[in-house]
Amino acid sequence: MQKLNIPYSIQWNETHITILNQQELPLKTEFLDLYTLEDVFDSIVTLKVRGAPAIGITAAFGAALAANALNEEHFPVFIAKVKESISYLASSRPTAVNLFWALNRMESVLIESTTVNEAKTNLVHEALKIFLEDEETCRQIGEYGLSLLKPGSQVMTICNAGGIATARYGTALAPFHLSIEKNIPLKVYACETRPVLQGSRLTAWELMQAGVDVTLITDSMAAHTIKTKEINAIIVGADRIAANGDTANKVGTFGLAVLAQHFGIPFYVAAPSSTFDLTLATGEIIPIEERKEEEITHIGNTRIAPNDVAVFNPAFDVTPNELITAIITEKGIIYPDYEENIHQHITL
Ligand SMILES: CSC[C@H]1O[C@H](OP(=O)(O)O)[C@H](O)[C@@H]1O
Repeated sequence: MQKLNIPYSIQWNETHITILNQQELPLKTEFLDLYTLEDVFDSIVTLKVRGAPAIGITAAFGAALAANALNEEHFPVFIAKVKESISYLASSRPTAVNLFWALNRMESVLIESTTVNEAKTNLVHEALKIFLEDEETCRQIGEYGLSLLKPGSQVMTICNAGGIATARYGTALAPFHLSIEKNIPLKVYACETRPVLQGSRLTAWELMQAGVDVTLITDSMAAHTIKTKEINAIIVGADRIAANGDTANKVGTFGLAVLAQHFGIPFYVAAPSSTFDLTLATGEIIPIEERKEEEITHIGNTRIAPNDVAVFNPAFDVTPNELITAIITEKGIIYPDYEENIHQHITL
């Protein structure tokens, strides 16, 4: 496979944001320049940029871009207009709490500023801080995740919680990127992740680029693969983790957690502290995004289902905390009792 030295999947360029267009991978490596608030909103809604941390980072840069574009000298009016832009970006996708966490940081910086020019500068600096913090956060998640995986382990994952879903390294995939740096043998089995195929299009591509031993399977092969290939563990990302550890992640994750319990193997969630939503006592009330039916009825432009068939297309599901062996963050590893240990861990 041709190895491309991909820089970051998101880059700030003062007048625009450059993103790796994840909808075109793996067949085309295309970078897009986002100049307007609408460009940024569209890139998130259409999954050109996706993955909880990456969504937050891109939205933060989008807020800074929108503020820079305003020719408004009256500060109270400027604040009101930037807040409108932030609300607009917040409406792009409902499940990943990182989007709202990042935008809340931007709004805090906005209202703490005293002039238009100071606010514009501070917003760019805050967005860059969010980006740079995420890179170090993901590396730490990789270190803690790696500590749980014996050399030679065979690990299953779903969707893409990789470097392109974050500033760098990823969350669930961070241990595998670090395993290459540290020359630790690990093998990944990646579920293709219907309907948008983040596993086949993105995780297989990203891990092959990094030199990680990866095998692609369909989602329906997970149980048979765990049994016949003697999978040692499952590790997944997250989009929102409730105060009791219930975790929203790509649809199909819940099923893998049930399989992990059935086969008696550990099921790990890897996520930064910014993915926890302590305002939610349980995962029952995590908003689950439902996406357009064409994602299921078509592959590309080819229809694969009858016209007018009824479709249910939830993009996420919620794994109950009792199925989760441990949650890996940049601060360490959280074990049950999650209600008690999450609050202590996150507010460290
Ligand atoms: C590192 S978080 C990645 C997380 O986001 C993905 O969802 P989507 O591709 O729809 O943005 C999936 O749930 C991953 O686990």
